[in-house]
Amino acid sequence: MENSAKTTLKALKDGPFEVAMKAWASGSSSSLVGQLVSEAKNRYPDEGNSEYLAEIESIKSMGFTALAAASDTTVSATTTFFIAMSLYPQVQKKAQAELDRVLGFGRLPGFGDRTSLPYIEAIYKEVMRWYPAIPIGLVHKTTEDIFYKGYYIPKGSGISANIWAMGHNPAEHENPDEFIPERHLQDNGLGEPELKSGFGNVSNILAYGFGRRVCVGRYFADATLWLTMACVLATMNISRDSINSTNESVSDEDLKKNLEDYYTDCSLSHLKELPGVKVLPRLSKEELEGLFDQDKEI
Ligand code: HEM
Repeated sequence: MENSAKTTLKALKDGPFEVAMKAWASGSSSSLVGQLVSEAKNRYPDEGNSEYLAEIESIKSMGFTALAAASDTTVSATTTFFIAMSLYPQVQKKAQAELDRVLGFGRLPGFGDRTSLPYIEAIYKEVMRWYPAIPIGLVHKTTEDIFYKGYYIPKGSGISANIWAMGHNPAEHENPDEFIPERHLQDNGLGEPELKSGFGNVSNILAYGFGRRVCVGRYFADATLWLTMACVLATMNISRDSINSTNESVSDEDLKKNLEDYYTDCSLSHLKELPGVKVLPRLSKEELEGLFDQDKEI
């Protein structure tokens, strides 16, 4: 068991490292891993040197950690977004109306538009609250005895923060199981929606954890997820047929009620399938090609 875990870990570290080094050597892509290895080579002309080998191991571990921490979490949040849009068509319509009003026709949303799109921001925040990718966070170990609110927590205890419960506390979130982006908005006094907690304020998104070991990739994830959601909503219509992957009929209401059954039951919560979800272009082929050809920085 221990050996097979070691072999798997080694494969997970070596495989992506080799792909990155190959791409770097061929000049086909930039790579932080490739750059760090080449700097290490310059510092240690003898590649048998133990310090050089230790540095290469650290670079591999850094690459592996970033890949492992970034990929499943981002995929989890993205698929949650798709299921939410398929189950709440009125939310999708409202988001698309905001995008159309702000962008006009023929332009994809970019980061420069973010503060003009409060409803899109509210959808992103709601995805992170509704189904956090790591519902009970990562386990931390106490390094000393602690007394907290009458509880004695001995040194060496494992502690998890229940992110799910915090985001589903009915005292703070009315109808917590419902996907309601409006809960993140308030009236700005002029009859327009404004965000309660500001734009791009990742620190108050509980799904990224908190404290000293808060997710280090949160700014990267925040940008990736926001842009994905904004661009998908600008260009696609997400809907669902009431048929799941085994051809059973599952109504929207049943799916909402039993959504948990469609997620994996482990520390990282993943949708096992997107039951009946359909994604179709909002625009014609010509209109879409025009958008992707546009020569603009995002
Ligand atoms: C939906 C996206 C993401 C979510 C929900 C998420 C969530 C989390 C959470 C809950 C933790 C544990 C915090 C704790 O221990 O209290 C964590 C740690 C971490 N995340 Fe993320 N993450 C996401 C994306 C990313 C990305 C894109 C990267 C890298 C590019 C990344 C890198 C890391 C790393 C390296 C740690 C460990 C930090 C440490 O232990 O000091 N994450 N993340």
